[in-house]
Amino acid sequence: MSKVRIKICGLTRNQDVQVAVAEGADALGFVLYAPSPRAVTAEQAALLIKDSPAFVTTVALFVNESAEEIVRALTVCSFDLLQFHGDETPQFCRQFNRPYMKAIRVRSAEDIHRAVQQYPDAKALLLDAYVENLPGGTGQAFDWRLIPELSIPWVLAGGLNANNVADAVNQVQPFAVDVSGGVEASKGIKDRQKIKDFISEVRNVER
Ligand SMILES: O=C(O)c1ccccc1N[C@@H]1O[C@H](COP(=O)(O)O)[C@@H](O)[C@H]1O
Repeated sequence: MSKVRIKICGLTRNQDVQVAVAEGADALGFVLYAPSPRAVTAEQAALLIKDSPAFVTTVALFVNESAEEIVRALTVCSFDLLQFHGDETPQFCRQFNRPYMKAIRVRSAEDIHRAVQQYPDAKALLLDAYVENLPGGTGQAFDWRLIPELSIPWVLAGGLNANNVADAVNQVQPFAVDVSGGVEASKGIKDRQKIKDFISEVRNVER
């Protein structure tokens, strides 16, 4: 099995960024969506990633944000990748000349097939649980059996934690896994041991 990338999302504190990097996370996610309990501003994210090493991808998560605000955020903080978690169209996602990932809240295999057609230039699709009226970060998993064979890289998200991530990776073999709530002590506050356990579960499956 090839290496499964690991993204730790919803980082709000410097010490949590350092732990994620030290434990071997491949990507760090920052929620630029004010209603989220994990929200940070672009200015805060810039401070948080100031000392993050090269070869660790920094990701900005937006939910139906205006183009003007995204452009502003990108002038404040040089994120490597954009994650769109709302109803953004492909035209909207691609206008920033930055690699992007589109999150899909999965209810059926058809949702995923449609997204593959719709977002051909996305670097990856992120598959998350569908929970009515909530864009993401719900801590809910979805039925992984809905995931078809896909021709583009995809990221498994939604309700992952150290207890289920090995099963998930074994069952569906994603390009990457993304976790937020499953490695938290409370919303927005990460737990060192949970991050460590999560990453080691993924790495153990790969052996
Ligand atoms: O984390 C949030 O608060 C959030 C808010 C709005 C959209 C997405 C959000 N988080 C992303 O949701 C998935 C799953 O999170 P969880 O592991 O189930 O808590 C993940 O990609 C988060 O980055």
